[in-house]
Amino acid sequence: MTPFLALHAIEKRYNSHLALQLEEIRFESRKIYSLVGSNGCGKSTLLQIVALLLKPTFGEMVFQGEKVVWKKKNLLRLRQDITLVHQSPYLFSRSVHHNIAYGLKMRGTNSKDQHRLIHGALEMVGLEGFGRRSARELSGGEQQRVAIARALVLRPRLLLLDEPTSNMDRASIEAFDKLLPLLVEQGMTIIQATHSPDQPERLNSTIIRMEDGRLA
Ligand SMILES: Nc1ncnc2c1ncn2[C@@H]1O[C@H](COP(=O)(O)OP(=O)(O)OP(=O)(O)O)[C@@H](O)[C@H]1O
Repeated sequence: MTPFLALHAIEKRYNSHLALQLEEIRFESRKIYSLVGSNGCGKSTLLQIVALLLKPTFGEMVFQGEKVVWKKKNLLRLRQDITLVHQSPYLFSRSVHHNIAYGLKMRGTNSKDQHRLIHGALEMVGLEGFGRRSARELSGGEQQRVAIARALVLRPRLLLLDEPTSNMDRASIEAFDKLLPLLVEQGMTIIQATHSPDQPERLNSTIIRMEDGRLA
């Protein structure tokens, strides 16, 4: 069966530094994957490549049966199905609602649907009633949850999360642990990078261990 996403012989060099060297990784749809490994082992680099934001130096990716061709028009189309939530997300100094609506406006979603989707996403991340708050004035954990809501409204097939719980308190992490399986039920595939020692198992995720840019 064709995997949802496959990486073949991917290498990424930053100048002469070899940051990533992976032989073969296959991801099935509707599953949760956790990338684990120490600082600098290549987790964020891998997420950025999978998000089609960073071109590998060598190698091939096949996403939903289609070989990725690194041409702008092609990438823009494929990126419609993929969203990466960065570890320290950039939020505009506007309201939470404005921040989440941004991507929807870019896609031409009408304002009634924007409101419905934003309301639902804020509820999912436990930030009901935060729409009018100024995004930059929120705590680090709340900002991370706004960034997740911003990703959710776009309903990606592939959701990539770079250390999503790093700023979250215990209650938020518990809510987040319940949210991910719900998203999988709705059809999403999730790949997260995490330093949490127990969360990958709690989520029953497939663990991908990395070491010095390779699979451990
Ligand atoms: N833009 C860049 N230019 C040069 N080197 C980089 C760049 N981005 C990452 N690196 C290097 O590539 C390697 C992998 O970095 P990466 O950020 O992917 O690791 P990571 O596993 O996500 O680390 P962490 O757990 O600290 O977030 C590191 O040695 C890092 O210094």
